[in-house]
Amino acid sequence: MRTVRKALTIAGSDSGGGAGIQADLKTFQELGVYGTSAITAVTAQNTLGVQDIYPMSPKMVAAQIDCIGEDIGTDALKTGMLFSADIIITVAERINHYGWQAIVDPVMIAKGGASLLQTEAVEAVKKYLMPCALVVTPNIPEAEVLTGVRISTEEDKKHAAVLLHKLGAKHVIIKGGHDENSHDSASDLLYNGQDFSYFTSARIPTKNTHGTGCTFSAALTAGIANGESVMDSAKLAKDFIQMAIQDDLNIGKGHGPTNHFAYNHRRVEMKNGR
Ligand SMILES: Nc1ncnc2c1ncn2[C@@H]1O[C@H](COP(=O)(O)OP(=O)(O)O)[C@@H](O)[C@H]1O
Ligand SMILES: Cc1ncc(COP(=O)(O)O)c(N)n1
Repeated sequence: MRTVRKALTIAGSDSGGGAGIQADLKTFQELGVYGTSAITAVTAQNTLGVQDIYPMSPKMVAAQIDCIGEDIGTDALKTGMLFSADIIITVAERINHYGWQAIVDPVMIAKGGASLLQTEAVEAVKKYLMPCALVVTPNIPEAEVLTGVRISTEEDKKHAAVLLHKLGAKHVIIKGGHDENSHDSASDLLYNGQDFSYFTSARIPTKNTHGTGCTFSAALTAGIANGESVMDSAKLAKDFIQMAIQDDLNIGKGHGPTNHFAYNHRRVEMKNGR
């Protein structure tokens, strides 16, 4: 009998398959981790944008999490789109009940501009979710909203990371996809409460970046589920997303998804000496 590590995603559904629950489960699968899910909201979404949102009741979100907590268990979990303060409070309460720690991706606005978090829910992210975070993974606009720091220099980014750590997250990764100063590279900053480290790759010129943040945090979660350190999991996540963006798929008419197969395809090619 084989045993397998498990990871839970608590996030929104993306009917287009590029972000949210779908991106998370595909990433878990590619990294050899058994994926489970609790859906917080259903979005009618494709590469052209979010067409509609139907949030689940907090009771239904809790029921899904309890189905995992009381039977299957999990080695790591991530949160994505949580939509409302009520859902955030419920999720934080269930995470604390099971004594879990979360990878918190504080999803706020979809690439197409739709709001995936109600404005009045930002305070709930800070108060209830950040203390549950083993790692929080904001992009630059999300880090600005959570800290009130306008990020235009590396020093601003470090200052924001320190403030996010003070809110209770044990590790902070500020992702650099939106960095307007960086034309050639995409650099993510990790802060562990003591030291800063960078994970840097070549910036790939593409419009197909739908779901990059979800995929990155899911790969990070899979690394943690497999017993790796935060540092090694961040490196894995950066490699995974780099290959997924680089080897892009031609799907849809708008901002297409990344290629979740690319990391394993590349590994097979390297094994075969190609
Ligand atoms: N054009 C790009 N080329 C290479 N890496 C990128 C690119 N855009 C984003 N990334 C990487 O994808 C991940 C997600 O970043 P980001 O786009 O900032 O998050 P989000 O999807 O939450 O807005 C990070 O690891 C970032 O460095
Ligand atoms: C259900 C859901 N969750 C998260 C995102 C963010 O992904 P992106 O920032 O790439 O649009 C999304 N678009 N939809």
